[in-house]
Amino acid sequence: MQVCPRPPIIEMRGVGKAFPAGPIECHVLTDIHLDVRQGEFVSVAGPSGCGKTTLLSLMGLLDLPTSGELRFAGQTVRNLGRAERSVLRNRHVGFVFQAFNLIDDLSVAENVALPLSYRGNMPRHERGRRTREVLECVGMTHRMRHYPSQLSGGQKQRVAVARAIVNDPAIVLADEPTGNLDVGNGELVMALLSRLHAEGRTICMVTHDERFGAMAERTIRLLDGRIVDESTFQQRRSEVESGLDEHIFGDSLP
Ligand SMILES: Nc1ncnc2c1ncn2[C@@H]1O[C@H](COP(=O)(O)OP(=O)(O)OP(=O)(O)O)[C@@H](O)[C@H]1O
Repeated sequence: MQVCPRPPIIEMRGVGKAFPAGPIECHVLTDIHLDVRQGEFVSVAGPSGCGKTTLLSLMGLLDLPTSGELRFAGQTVRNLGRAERSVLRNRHVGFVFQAFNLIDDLSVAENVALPLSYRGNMPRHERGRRTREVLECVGMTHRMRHYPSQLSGGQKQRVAVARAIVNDPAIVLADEPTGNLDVGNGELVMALLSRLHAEGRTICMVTHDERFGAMAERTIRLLDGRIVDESTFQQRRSEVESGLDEHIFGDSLP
């Protein structure tokens, strides 16, 4: 039986991104060809400054490519105005940042409900129900009325994850989501992202942490703005297993 591949949410064909740098242009991304399919968990790795955040910004429609073709949920992004991109982004993309990016003057519940307020048609009681539901999902209902300054880093990131999924987005983009957390809290946030993925969500995560990156189904490596390597979870596992075989059995295997 042939399995139909899941449709892509993100399609990049020869995408490039350059920023003006005085009289010249600084090419940050070059000739990126990449599909992210519905329900995939992709991690993006690479040294500092290689363009990981820039790539995520393009995926999340925060910025536009300067060359090539980017399609989001089947729509060519080049043809969309700023307002249309903003509607698409608010509807279909959830962001999780290294620095949490919660609003200090708003309570936990208000922070999480914020993306819903841009959807004018949602009744107040429904917003409250949805906010509680996602806070339950990250185990933070007991802190609903607290403010970000009253939370630990791990708790802030759990609230940020709740905010990212409150609109039931097609894709969650996480930029170094464990970068400001200790190991234990990092693992908690990763367990949360893995659970979201197991529930069918699409996740694309930038991380420096090889261990967390390896939890993704597919890892993309960037170097100087180009994709230089791609490996799937299965490939990485069989590499580890063949390494183990070599270690244990040496050359005696056929
Ligand atoms: N708005 C901008 N204007 C000019 N240059 C930019 C802009 N945004 C990013 N850059 C440059 O693009 C390059 C890649 O930046 P980016 O943040 O994407 O890298 P990164 O791989 O995420 O790095 P890190 O791991 O350190 O966060 C850097 O040299 C950066 O200075």
